[in-house]
Amino acid sequence: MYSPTPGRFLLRMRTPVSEEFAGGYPSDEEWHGYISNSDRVLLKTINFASPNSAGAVCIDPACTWVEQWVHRAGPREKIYFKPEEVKAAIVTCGGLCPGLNDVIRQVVITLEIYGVKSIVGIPFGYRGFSDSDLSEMPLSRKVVQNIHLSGGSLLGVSRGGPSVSDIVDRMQEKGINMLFVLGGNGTHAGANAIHEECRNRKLKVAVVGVPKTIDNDILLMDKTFGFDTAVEEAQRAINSAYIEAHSAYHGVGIVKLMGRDSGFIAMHASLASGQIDICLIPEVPFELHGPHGVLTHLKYLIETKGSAVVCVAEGAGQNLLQKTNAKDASGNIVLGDIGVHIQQETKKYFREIGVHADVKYIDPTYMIRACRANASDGILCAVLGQNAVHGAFAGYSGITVGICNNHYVYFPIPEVIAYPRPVDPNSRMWHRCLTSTGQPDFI
Ligand SMILES: Nc1ncnc2c1ncn2[C@@H]1O[C@H](COP(=O)(O)OP(=O)(O)OP(=O)(O)O)[C@@H](O)[C@H]1O
Ligand SMILES: O=P(O)(O)OC[C@H]1O[C@](O)(CO)[C@@H](O)[C@@H]1O
Ligand SMILES: [Mg+2]
Repeated sequence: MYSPTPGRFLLRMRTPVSEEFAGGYPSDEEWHGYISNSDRVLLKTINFASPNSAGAVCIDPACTWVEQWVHRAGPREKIYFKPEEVKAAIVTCGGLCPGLNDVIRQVVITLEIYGVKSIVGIPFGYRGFSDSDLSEMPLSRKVVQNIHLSGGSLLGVSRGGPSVSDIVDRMQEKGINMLFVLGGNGTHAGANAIHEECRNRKLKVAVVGVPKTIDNDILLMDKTFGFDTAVEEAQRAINSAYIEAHSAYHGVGIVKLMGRDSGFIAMHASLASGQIDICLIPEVPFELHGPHGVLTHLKYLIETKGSAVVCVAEGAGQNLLQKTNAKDASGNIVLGDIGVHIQQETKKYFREIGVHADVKYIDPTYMIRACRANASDGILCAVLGQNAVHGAFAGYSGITVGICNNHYVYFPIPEVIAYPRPVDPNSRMWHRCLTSTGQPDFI
């Protein structure tokens, strides 16, 4: 629809003062290092022999192999925006996540290398588009240079906010033609709706997402940024629970970790720690009471090894709690507190059977996400932030960046948010977790 111009993202640079290469390297070099629009990354890499193989996802009983590809991310030789005509905006929505500042920083730095002069941050999520007392924040390399050294978001975050049509109205008023949206499932649903609305209004706007969630619940990706850091932070809580339980007579440690719909944090934190005896996640139903229940197994553990540690994801066992019907500003269901419930039921159970138990409960809540990204997330954020900008200049909109089979790719947003990505109870990783904890089925 729009005619492309040669890319201005210089893969090799000289200091501008060097007269010889004042305009960068000569463009007729054979090596250029750009990504071809035809480069593809394989979505699924395992050819499953049958649906019975662990973690198999098959389209038919014969598990016929179908190649599925996604576009490779990175800088293109031809770009679809003139940098001097770009006004880029960045917005961070939903809950906090380690690495938000790292991504903001890389988006700004990369935009500047393309030659974009007008870069702003929208304060406090989508809300920043509508609240008249919130003004956009000018961003530059100088402003963002050190922001990755602390957690949180330089721009602030929020849930809820204005309608999509109001957001696009404000974007038109402000002349924003590139929007970088950092958020989870909800934020991406919003980003895709903004993209559609811009298309309906025939606006030349690129809307590009960067999936942000410690829960790791975005489909098709190896992992989302912040997840590794959250798992690492969770180790402190688990280790404390272990030490408390291990040092007490008949000690029981219980740790609740975030994970609204998916148990990835609980599963990985349990596996990483090697200190968990029982891991409970939303995807795997369990009973507390009865001969196969969690409490019977806790009694067995107390009798056989003297102490036990339980790790439970916040979304687990919601069927055991009373529903409240309450919702947050974004429409997410407010969950019942499964951690407190297990703590109370454990105390009651051991009291009733006349066995001493010293129950200690730890809920690190926001401590696992209100922290600075670790080194591995720092790198992931850097690559995703840079690729988001390359994607916008390549002329994509309604896409999000991600890592797939260790390669960086662009996904169409609807494909990755169709539903929250769950832990597959038939996957090798869940089986590995069960091998590590040694827990039985609780149903
Ligand atoms: N279906 C939707 N359409 C348009 N906007 C949405 C939709 N769902 C959520 N949003 C908006 O996206 C923003 C963030 O949503 P939400 O609070 O669910 O966080 P999230 O992006 O899912 O991140 P987290 O992983 O922290 O929950 C909110 O401002 C909300 O109004
Ligand atoms: O209290 P807040 O900010 O709504 O965030 C809590 C939610 O954020 C998440 O970590 C997702 O980012 C969920 O696991 C959790 O339910
Ligand atoms: Mg969400």
